[in-house]
This record gives sequence, structure tokens and C-alpha cells, in this order.
Amino acid sequence: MAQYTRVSGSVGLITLQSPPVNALSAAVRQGIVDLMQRALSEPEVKSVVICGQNGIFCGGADIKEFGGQMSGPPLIPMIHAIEAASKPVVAAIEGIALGGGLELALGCHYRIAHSKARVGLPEVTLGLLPGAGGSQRLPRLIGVPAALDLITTGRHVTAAEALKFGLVDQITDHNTVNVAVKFAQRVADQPLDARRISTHPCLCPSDVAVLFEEVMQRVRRTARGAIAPIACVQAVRAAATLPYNQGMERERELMATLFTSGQARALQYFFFAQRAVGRWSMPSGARWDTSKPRPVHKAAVIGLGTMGRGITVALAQAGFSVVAVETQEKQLMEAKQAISGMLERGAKRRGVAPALDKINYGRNIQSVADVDLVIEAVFEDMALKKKVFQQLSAVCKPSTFLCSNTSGLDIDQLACQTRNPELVVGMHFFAPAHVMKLLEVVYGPKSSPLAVATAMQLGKKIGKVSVAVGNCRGFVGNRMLKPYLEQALFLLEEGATPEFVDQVLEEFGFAMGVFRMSDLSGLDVGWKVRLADGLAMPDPTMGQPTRLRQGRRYSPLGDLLCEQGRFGQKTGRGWYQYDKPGSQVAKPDPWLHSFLDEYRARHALVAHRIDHQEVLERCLYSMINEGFRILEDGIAAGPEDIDVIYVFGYSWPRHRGGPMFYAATVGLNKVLERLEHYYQAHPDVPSLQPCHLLRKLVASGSPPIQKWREVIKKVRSQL
Ligand SMILES: CCC[C@H](O)CC(=O)SCCNC(=O)CCNC(=O)[C@H](O)C(C)(C)COP(=O)([O-])OP(=O)([O-])OC[C@H]1O[C@@H](n2cnc3c(N)ncnc32)[C@H](O)[C@@H]1OP(=O)([O-])[O-]
Repeated sequence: MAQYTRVSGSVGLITLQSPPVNALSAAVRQGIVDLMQRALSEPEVKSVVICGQNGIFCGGADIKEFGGQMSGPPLIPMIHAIEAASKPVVAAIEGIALGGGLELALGCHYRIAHSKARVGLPEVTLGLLPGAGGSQRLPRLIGVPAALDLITTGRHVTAAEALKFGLVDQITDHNTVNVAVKFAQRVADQPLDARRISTHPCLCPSDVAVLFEEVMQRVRRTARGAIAPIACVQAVRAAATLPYNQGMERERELMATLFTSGQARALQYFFFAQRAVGRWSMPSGARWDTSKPRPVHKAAVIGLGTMGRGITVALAQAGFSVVAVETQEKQLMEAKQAISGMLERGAKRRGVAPALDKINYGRNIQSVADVDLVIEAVFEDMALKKKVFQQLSAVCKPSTFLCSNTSGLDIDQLACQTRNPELVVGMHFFAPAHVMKLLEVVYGPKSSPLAVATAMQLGKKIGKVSVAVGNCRGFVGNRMLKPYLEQALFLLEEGATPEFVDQVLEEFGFAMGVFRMSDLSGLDVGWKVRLADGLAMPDPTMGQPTRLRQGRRYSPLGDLLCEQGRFGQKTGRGWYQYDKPGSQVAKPDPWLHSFLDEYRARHALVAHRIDHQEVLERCLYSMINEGFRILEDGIAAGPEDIDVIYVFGYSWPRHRGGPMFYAATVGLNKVLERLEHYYQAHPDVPSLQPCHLLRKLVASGSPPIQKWREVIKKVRSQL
């Protein structure tokens, strides 16, 4: 929808009206077409201003329409008609002008932006390119290098940066619509030819071919298999090398390919999944919209190791007062220095003052007495964490929320140490905690909706995508990682090498294969957990064979490496070898290959040829199967929660939507059939046994992912 008013006698004001972001739905496009015609036909009207209601210009094409049949006037001719208009058209940009919204503004003859507005062409993040002329007009307006930057990254730029680029003509701190109306009056009788961007030559640097080559190489390297960034470069290249009309034709062809690709569908699903996780619910029926958070002004972090430092930085940067506690003097001094460095570097990047004064350091837990919320980030040891929670419960005011950054321990056991177990939740950050977007907010059986709502809101305030999940070993992310890691080890036992498994997973789109990732995080981390669980050391009195523990297949390969002091990158040896401890350049290690040969010989394992398909299916489908179990158990409310966790926390390639969306893409019956096949071949590996929910979904005709919740509800009610 759009509204028309005549202002100051001679200006036709068109206001886009489609809450919440004035997306260009069919109705809005129809409104613009009709009202432009009206403005052009009224002789008193000398110029036109286009703005959006509620201080938001336009969030672009309506993404919800992409899934169905497109109706209403198409965007491209609508923008062409605006550009071709005989009266000046001014875009009054408040809030945002993104994607099709900015393309609409580029079709106008002038652009006035509020100083707080942000603009950008984020289509690439949805698996698309700016397909309403944006890939052709932007380089003509701001030059090829800047256009390539904006279009291939999709980043939003501030009004000040936009002015520097020449993307907007003026910025204002005042009422943008009023300023635009006055501007429109001033330019009412100015000639328009030079203002039609499509008629401009494309501004190219002299070495433009080299530039395109370099950008294409960079994009291919970082795209991890995503096709949209490559198409974006191709579209801008068309702008630089072809006349406008031919460039538009190329834009249309590239857009058509992207639009129907599985990647665009996955990325658009993921866009809505990110928003869906904010609408959390708990099995008790408590929900985001009926649970009010309590404001947090002052927080504390206990334990200033790697995680505690990152969490402190994240809180301080978001403006919270933080009490940072570390009982070891040496560790405290090191942490202070590290945190200050992180804050200073971050502030320099963002051009603001470092939030050093937000933090008070202390060695005594008593110093957290008056805080609203505490995040415990001590070593991952249940006995130690229990002690800390007992102390916190005694020291803090009764209303303080007590949170643990555990990556998988039982939240309920911690809650039981406190006076108010309903105020205890998990806040599982991912390293580095001030950078990684993901936060798992873990509720135990006693956690109150108030505590969950407060942790979710705090997560949002510090810039995280927070996902509420139930309490179980490893929560969602690490629980699903277990079968994935396990399969990778079994594949080594059966004949694969770490390099091959990693190559397959990296070709799939993971930033790092499973073995490179283990080397980076440190092999000793999992080893300590397995030792604590009694898994890493077979009990000789029980007579358990080395490759069978607690009644199921077990690979001791990781333990054997740790016993040799091979902890990964930090020791210069792990699944790979490194030039020196701490180096990041992984090289295949002949020692490891002989070690695997000897291991196989010792256990009478005959190496067989393992192909790409087997690596992918066994690693990914076992993980996906665990995802279905998690849904069945009610640990995650829906597939979106799992997918968001995996993309933001575990480098799952975003253009594949997340593990559960990927399962839907592959076809649930295929996932089921392959799991059955592998389970038959490996009956001692329970993680390969297809779970009940997966069978139920297949039996229900494999409904689209948006309908899974209905089947999940039925399955849970039968349990
Ligand atoms: C031929 C076509 C060519 C063209 O080049 C293609 C495009 O333009 S592609 C488009 C290029 N444009 C983009 O990529 C911009 C995508 N949007 C964004 O980046 C952010 O939403 C924005 C920055 C605008 C606001 O952030 P914020 O303040 O944190 O708020 P929020 O994020 O929570 O959103 C609030 C609500 O608005 C909803 N919604 C938002 N946008 C759209 C949309 N375009 N459509 C439909 N709905 C949209 C969103 O789902 C949410 O709904 P709900 O039911 O309440 O969950």
C-alpha cells in the first residue's frame, strides 16, 4: 500500500505503507505505480518525494513473496518509469533503504538521507543479486570498486559513508521528509537528463580487468561454494563492460539462475529462521510473548580464561557495567591486559572510545554481591562449578540471575546448589565470545520463564543470536557434534585419512573439516571429558575390548594421540603436523599415516576405499539423526533452532540452510534409507539407527520443514 498527499502546494508525497519495514509487496508496488501516474498527471505538482511510513524508507522486495507466484506490477519497469519521469523524484531515506528499497531510491533523481539511516544491497545474503537494476546503477553512480564491495558483501553503510561514496546527495539531522520536500521544490525545474543514473557511463579504474580478477578470486575463496557472490561479480562486470540495456539483460539472466537455485531457498529460509528463534517457547508452555525479562544493569563474569575474557568484552562493549572476577593473581593480571587490548582494538575498528571504564576487576567473589546477573566461566569441571554456584548463592542478592557458560554440563545440578534454582540458566557462548554470534540459552527443569527471557534479552543486547534450548548433555550443538566426530574417527579406522575427510567436508562448505577443527580447538579438551566419563581409559578388570566401550563401538584414536602429547595446533602436532607450536598451517603428517596403518593392523581392520559420498552421508546424516532426536526430546522447539545454532556456532555453510534444512533438501526418505543402510553395516553404532521422529516424518509423507512442528507435537504427545 502507499498513500498520496500533496504538500506545500506543488510536491506530490508518496508514502510507502507496509509495516514493519515497508517491503515492496505487490500492493506497495501497485500503489507506487498508481500514485506516480497521479503525481505526473496533476499539473500543479512540479516534483515528487517518495518516503516510507514510521521512519523507515524500505526494506526491499518482500521476501515472503519469493516462495509463491509473483503478482502485481514488476519492480524493474516500475523503477524505470520513475527514472524516466518528467518531474524530479526525490527519495527521502529514513531508517533503512535496503535491497529493492535502495534500488527504488537509485531510480529516483535525488536521494536525501537522515544521518542515522543505513543503506545497502544485501541481496547476496539471500542468495540473490540486486536484480532490480541495482547491479547496473550502483557502479554507474559510485564506481566499480565501491559497488563491488557493497554488492558482494551485502554490508549496510551509514549515511555518512553513503554521502562519501556519492550514493546520497545530502544528509540531514532534521525531519528528512520536510528537508526532501524543500529540496524537491528547489529542483522542480532543473533538467533531469544528468540525474538518470542508467544513462551515466560506468566509472571504471584503468586496471578494471585486474580488479575483477582479484575480486573474483577472493569471492571464490571465501564463498565456500555459495553461487550468489560470484553472480554478483559477474553482474557488476556486465555493468562495466556492456551498455546499460545489455547489462540489464545479463542481470536478469543471472538473477533467474539464482532465484530458482536451492541456495536462494536455503538462505531465505535461514533469514526467517534467525527471526523465528527469537520467538522461543519452553515445553511448559512459557513463551517469548508472555514472559517479561527483567532489566540488567550490572553483570559479573567469574573466571577470566579465554571464554570469560571474551564474555567480559562483549558485555562492556554493549555498555554494561561488569565486575570481572579471577581468583588467581597471575591470571587476573594477564586477563586485564588481554581484555584491554581486545577493547582497544575493537574500539579502533568501530571508531569509538574503548569501554575500559565499564569493567571493575576483582579477586574476590564477594565483589559481585550487588550485580543483577552473573555469568560463571570457570574451568569445565562440575565439582568446581558447583562450589562457585554455592558461593554465588550465598553472596549475591536473592534476585540475581546465576548463569553458567558450561558447554554441556547439567544445568539442573548447578541450580540445585542455589537458593533460587528458578533463576539459574545456561548461557553457552562460543569462542571467541566477543566475536561469535551464537548464544545457547539453556533452561533446566527449574529455570523460570523470567530467567530465560532475561538471558535471551541480554543476548540480544550484546549482539548475539540467542537460541533457547533444553538441558541435556552437550545441549543442542555439542550433542549433535558427538556422532559427527565419532563417524569421522570410524572412517579413519576403516581406511580414510584426516586430509580426505576434511577435504570432503570443506568442499561441502564447512570453514574447516572436522580434524582441522579438532586441532584448532585442542584435542585435550575432549580427552579430559572422556577421561572424566570413564571412556578414554578402558577398565582392564572389565575386559572391554579397546574398540568397544559401554556396549557400543568406540574409537580410541583421539585418546592415543593425546597420550603422545599431540594436542593439535598448540603442540605443533595433532591430526596434522605444523611448523611450530601455534602455527596454523596444517600439513599432512606421514607419522600419522603410519600410525593409522599400524593401528589397523593391530586391530585386524582391513582398510577399504572410502568415497566422498560415504564421508558426507555418515558424518552428516548421523548428526542430522541426532538433530531429530533432539526435536523428539523437546530439547529444541523446532528445526530452525538447530539450523541457527549450526550456522552461527559450527560453521555449517549458510547457503545450505543448516543441517535440518539440508535433510529436507536431500529428502527425508533418502536420509532414512541411507541411515538404515549404514546401521545395518554398523549395528554397534547406535547413532546410525534412524530415530522415531525421522521415521514418523517419512511416514507422514515428508512434509515441508515449516510443517514439521505439527508432526513433532504429535510424536511428543504420544511419548
Ligand atoms: C526483483 C527483486 C530484486 C531485489 O533486489 C531483491 C530484494 O530486495 S531482496 C530483499 C533485500 N532486503 C533485505 O535483505 C533486508 C532484510 N531485512 C533486514 O535486514 C532486517 O529485517 C532489517 C534491517 C530491515 C530490520 O531489522 P530489525 O529491525 O532487526 O527487524 P527484523 O529483522 O526482526 O525484521 C522485522 C520484521 O520484518 C520482516 N522483514 C524484514 N525485511 C523484510 C523483507 N524484505 N521482506 C519481508 N519481510 C521482511 C522480518 O521477517 C520481521 O518479521 P517478523 O514477523 O516480525 O519476524
